[in-house]
Amino acid sequence: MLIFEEMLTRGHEQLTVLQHAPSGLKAVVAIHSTVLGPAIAGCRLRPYDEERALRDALAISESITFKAALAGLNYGGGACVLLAPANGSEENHLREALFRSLGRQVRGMGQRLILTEDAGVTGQDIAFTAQETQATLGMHTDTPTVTAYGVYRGLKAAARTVLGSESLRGVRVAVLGVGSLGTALCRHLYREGARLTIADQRPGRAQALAEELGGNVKVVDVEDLLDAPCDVLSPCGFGHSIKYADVERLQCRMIAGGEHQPLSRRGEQAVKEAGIAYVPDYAINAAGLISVATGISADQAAEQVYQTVLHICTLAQQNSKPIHVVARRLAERRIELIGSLARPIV
Ligand SMILES: NC(=O)c1ccc[n+]([C@@H]2O[C@H](COP(=O)([O-])OP(=O)(O)OC[C@H]3O[C@@H](n4cnc5c(N)ncnc54)[C@H](O)[C@@H]3O)[C@@H](O)[C@H]2O)c1
Repeated sequence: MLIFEEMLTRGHEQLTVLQHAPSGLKAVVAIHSTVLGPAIAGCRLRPYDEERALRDALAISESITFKAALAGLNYGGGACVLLAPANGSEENHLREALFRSLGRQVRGMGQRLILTEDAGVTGQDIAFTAQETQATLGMHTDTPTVTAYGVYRGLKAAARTVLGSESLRGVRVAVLGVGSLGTALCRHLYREGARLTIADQRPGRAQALAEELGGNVKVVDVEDLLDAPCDVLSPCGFGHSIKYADVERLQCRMIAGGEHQPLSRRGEQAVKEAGIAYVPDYAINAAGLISVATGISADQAAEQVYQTVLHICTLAQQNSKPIHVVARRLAERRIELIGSLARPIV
C-alpha cells in the first residue's frame, strides 16, 4: 500500500505507529479528521498483519469521521488498531500492561485523540488506559450491546423505505459474524420474528447462538452465506467482509450491518449497479458512539439512529439516489460547513 497516497485520497491528517516491546504493544493510530473536534478512536485488538492493520486504521477512522458528523457530534474520526501480542493478552496483568502502555504512548497526542472501545476490546481495557491518560470515553458502557440495538432500529428504518414495511417479521436476514455485536443484533431480530441465517469464521459461535435462540435459525458456512437468498445481508465481522468479486453472488435487496467498512469504494459502486440498497456503517452503527459521547441512554441513542437512517433513506428515495451516497453527502456537508467557520480567538 502507498501510505501517503491512501491518506491523501481519504483525506487523513495523521498516522502514528506505536511500539513498546515489554508490554507487547504494537498499534497503529490513524486520525482522519479533527475538523469537528478531537478524533474519537475505537480501539480494536486481534491478530493482524501490518498491512491489514494499516488499512483498517485508515478505513475505520474515515468511517468514524462520517459517523460523528452524521450524528451531530463535535468529534472527529480516528482508529486505534492493536496487533494482538505474540505472548497472548488474555491474562489480566498482560492486558493491564498492554492497555496502560497504550495510554502512556497516546498522552503525547494531546487534545487530538480520545480512545474508546471497538471489536476485541472491553470497557475494562479502556479503564486500564484511563489510568494513564484522561483522553478516554465509554469504559462504563457496554458499547457492542448499545450499538447492536441501534443497528436493529436502523435496520427497521431502512426496511420501511427499502422493503416497504418496518416490520421484520418473516423478513429473511443473513448475519455474517456473530461476535459481541452480531449476537446481540440476532437476539433482537429473532425476537421480532425475522428468519435468520447466520455464519461465523468461528463456526462454534454460530452453532451456540442457534442453539440459544432455539429452532428456525439456519447456520451455514461462511463461504455459503453470501449466496444465501435473503432480504437483508447484515455484515457484523471485522471489515471488508464483502469483496468486490462477491457482489455478483449476492441475493439480497439491502445490506445493513454493524461492521465497519464492509465494502470497498469499488464494492459500493458494484452494489449500486446491482440495485442493492446499502446503508453505510457510519449511519447505522452509531448508537454506541452517540451514547458514550453524549451520555444518553441506549434507547435514546438507538432512536437517534432510527431517525437518522429514516431521514437518509427518505431523501434517497425522493431524489432517486443511493442511500450511501446521500449519507456521505450529508456528513461531508456538515464537516464542510463547520470547517468553514472562523476559529475562535481563544
Ligand atoms: N464492539 C463495538 O462496540 C462496535 C461498535 C461499532 C462498530 N463495531 C464494529 O462491528 C464489527 C463487529 O464487532 P464485534 O465487537 O462484534 O467484534 P467481535 O470480535 O466480538 O466479533 C466479530 C465476529 O465476526 C466474526 N467474523 C469476522 N470476520 C468474519 C467474516 N468475514 N465472516 C464471518 N465471520 C466473521 C469473528 O469470528 C467474530 O466472531 C466490527 O467491524 C466492529 O468494528 C463494533
